[in-house]
Amino acid sequence: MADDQRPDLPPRIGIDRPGSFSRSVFHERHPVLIANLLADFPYPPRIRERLEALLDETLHGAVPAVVPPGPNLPFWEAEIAARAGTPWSALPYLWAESYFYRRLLEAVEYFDAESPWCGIDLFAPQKHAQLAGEEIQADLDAYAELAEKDPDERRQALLYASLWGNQADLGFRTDNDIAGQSDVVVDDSDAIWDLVDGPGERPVIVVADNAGRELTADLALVDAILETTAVELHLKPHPYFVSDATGQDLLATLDALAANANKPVQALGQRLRDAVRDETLRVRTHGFYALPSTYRHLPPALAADYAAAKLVIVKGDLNYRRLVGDREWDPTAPFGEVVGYFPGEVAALRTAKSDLAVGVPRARLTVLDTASPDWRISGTHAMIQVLH
Ligand SMILES: O=P(O)(O)OC[C@H]1O[C@](O)(CO)[C@@H](O)[C@@H]1O
Repeated sequence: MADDQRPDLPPRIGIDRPGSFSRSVFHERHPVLIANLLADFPYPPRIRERLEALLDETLHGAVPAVVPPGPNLPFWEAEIAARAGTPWSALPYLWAESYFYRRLLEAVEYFDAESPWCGIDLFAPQKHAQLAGEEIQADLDAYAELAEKDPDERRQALLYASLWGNQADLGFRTDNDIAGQSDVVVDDSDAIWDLVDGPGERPVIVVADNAGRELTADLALVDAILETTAVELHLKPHPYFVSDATGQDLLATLDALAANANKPVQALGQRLRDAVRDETLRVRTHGFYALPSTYRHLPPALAADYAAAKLVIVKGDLNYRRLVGDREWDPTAPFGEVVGYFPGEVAALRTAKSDLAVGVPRARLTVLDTASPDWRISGTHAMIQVLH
């Protein structure tokens, strides 16, 4: 089982504490999420009933002994054997959320080869709406204007765009207005560029998070890094958390770039398409990216790839939780100490959307907690943290 029982680490974040953010995800966000799915798709009664039963189970029930279908079955068989009968309210947050999304895929028959709903991305309507939206057009207009800038300024602007692109997580929007961008609480940007510009042919690995505005911004950053070194883009193997980027989303994004009226955007799309074709941009996925285990429990092959990379950039809040460990860390605990186990150089880029934070200087923390008490969950504050 994941690193649940480690006495040397702080307690795991749970979903039972009244008033906690993690509890609100289950009690407030998930009902909206299910309602959105029921509105987006003409699901037949059996799927509608399953979705409603799943929601009810997560709020009032326990983990059943049945293993939900899909890839990584041996992993889930072991996990379910250990957790069957546990009330949802007693589950660790990271595990519970990951399992919830696996059960969601089961409910909509995503892995059922005999179902017409097999392989249909349950979040596609929301993703497509964002890809066709006005905000992304504004992002791309801004991208086109960057062509005039000095190269260093340009790539730093693209790093920030990728960072703040994480704010556009569609799951986050189920019950939030779009939050303003406020503050980069920790900014290790220089360390990122030092590592990217470092000697050698080794690739930079970018572990993507959401489709839509975030993936678009990530691809613009990837294109800038490709000027220096090869890149691997790691995507989710299948839909997972709301709006998580898959191979299908990559293709849809490349098409959207190619169809954009801005010439520099079209050129970006073409460069990326060429890079995928000649594998200077390798696109990969791994079953690990859809599991509740943390990066402390990396499959050996992925750990070896990370160790061989110049830098691994992990995007988004969920990846942050998996990297740091979804635990009640002291926010002033040094990032380098907490993620020191990582097999290579790693950078985390996230807007803060869950209770977890590490590496925040104490004086800064005091100001944040006083001036913006919800800074950890509002998505208005961001972090660029590097282990090097
Ligand atoms: O898309 P991101 O940045 O990984 O954020 C996902 C976040 O949204 C939540 O699922 C809450 O809705 C968090 O639990 C999670 O950390």
